[in-house]
Amino acid sequence: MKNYIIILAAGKGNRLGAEMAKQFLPLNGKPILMHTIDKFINNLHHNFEIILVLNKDDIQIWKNFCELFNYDHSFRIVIGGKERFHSVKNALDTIEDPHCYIGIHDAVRPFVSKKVINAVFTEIREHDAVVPAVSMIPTIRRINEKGNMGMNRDEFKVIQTPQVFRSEVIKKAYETSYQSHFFDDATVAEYSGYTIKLIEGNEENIKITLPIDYITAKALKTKTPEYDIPN
Ligand SMILES: Nc1ccn([C@@H]2O[C@H](COP(=O)(O)OP(=O)(O)OP(=O)(O)O)[C@@H](O)[C@H]2O)c(=O)n1
Ligand SMILES: C[C@](O)(CO)[C@H](O)COP(=O)(O)O
Repeated sequence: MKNYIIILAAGKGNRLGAEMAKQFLPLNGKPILMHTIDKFINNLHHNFEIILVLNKDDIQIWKNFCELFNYDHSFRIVIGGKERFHSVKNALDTIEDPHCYIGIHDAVRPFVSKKVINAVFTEIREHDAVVPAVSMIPTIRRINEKGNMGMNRDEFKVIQTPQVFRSEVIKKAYETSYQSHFFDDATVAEYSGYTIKLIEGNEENIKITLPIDYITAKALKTKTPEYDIPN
């Protein structure tokens, strides 16, 4: 079956607060978004298609970067929506293939490993929804109106992307309307009654969200295991 990979790059990056959306910031000489797309191009070898979701105001910026870096891959480009949910929905609406696997990945997670990419697209053959996750490292407390309470971190997992679904599952799940507790695609699928299979993610697969994450990303760039990123 064919694999689709939706790369979500229509956010504004408000929490990082840079002059341009964070997916276009440089990392080892080229935009973060290109590193992320290249992870899939270099690690999925047949029968896949990348769908790139961009903010309508960023399309020209992306075209300019492609020209600057002679980046001549062609993708289906979809215009993003107000929330991440709407961006995913817009991309799903363009997939007509009734039986395929659909991976959804944040553009700002350029350090996803080859092992995780292969694992999610292998495991989906046996499940409705497959999501990478890593252990919760910090010590956590739950707060409420009465005070706070220590929690057992072993009962929690930190969720990553790519999140991969059977097409019937994710298309059906996204027929619902947006709700603020839809934190990711797994919560949307779960809301429709589907069970989520967790697999081990890779620790470096951080989401670049805050300025400190960008600093971490610049440090991590030399440690990506699969290949040396060309300058
Ligand atoms: N309407 C949106 C919002 C987010 N995203 C994408 O979803 C991923 C994860 O979202 P997040 O880190 O929250 O990105 P931003 O929305 O850009 O960040 P912020 O919330 O700080 O503005 C990012 O790759 C982002 O580009 C998207 O495609 N469409
Ligand atoms: C989908 C996600 O990356 C899973 O970790 C995350 O939930 C999306 O980003 P946000 O920071 O919650 O907006």
